[in-house]
Amino acid sequence: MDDKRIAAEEAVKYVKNGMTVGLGSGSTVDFMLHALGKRVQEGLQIQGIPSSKKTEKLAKELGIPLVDFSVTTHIDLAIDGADEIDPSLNLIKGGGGSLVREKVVDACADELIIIADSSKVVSTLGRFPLPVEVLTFGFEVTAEYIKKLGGDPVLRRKDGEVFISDNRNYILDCSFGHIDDAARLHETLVKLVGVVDTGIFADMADKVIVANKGEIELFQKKQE
Ligand SMILES: O=C(CO)[C@H](O)[C@H](O)COP(=O)(O)O
Repeated sequence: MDDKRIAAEEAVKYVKNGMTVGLGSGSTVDFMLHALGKRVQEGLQIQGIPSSKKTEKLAKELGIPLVDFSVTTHIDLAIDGADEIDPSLNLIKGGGGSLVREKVVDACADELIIIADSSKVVSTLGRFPLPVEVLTFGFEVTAEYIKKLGGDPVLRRKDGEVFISDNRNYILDCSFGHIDDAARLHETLVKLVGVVDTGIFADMADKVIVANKGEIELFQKKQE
């Protein structure tokens, strides 16, 4: 079976009756939604808060009850994917372009579980170009600033068209090479004019479930 699916199905075991569940985005999360939808059909009572329009659509098709932040701002558990995961469980996310909403959903969860196959585990972040969501207005200016920081920004395109996020913004994919201090890079980037947020999720994940050739590996945040 696909390792993404194996990790996703393992994570769904952590969902309990009555929970409000943050629903991440991406192909690994899609497997999770199918497994969660099955449990809902079997009687599990939960409500989900989706982190993208794509996730919202699939969750609805699978019969997962949804709420939004006008109903509750408390999330018991969020389950999301990642593009890179380092040994301290810092992440790069946003390969699917949903990083801003994912960060809002993941940040207000009591617990964040990341699901991935083993290809996402790296010793240092940065092989995957860092997605940075920026305002369309003056994005060229923002790109210049990112260039000065050594980021080599590329305006994301999909199917030949400039990619537009769910928030009607652009994504700049920025290759910084190896990122030694992810939190610091994020802090620097979010201060630039036009930057909405970055795909660095530093110190947010509580658990990472990785499937490697069918075997589950569980990584947990170190307690301070
Ligand atoms: O951050 C994300 C979307 O913005 C995804 O979680 C990330 O890109 C992983 O995707 P996949 O599960 O398809 O490999």
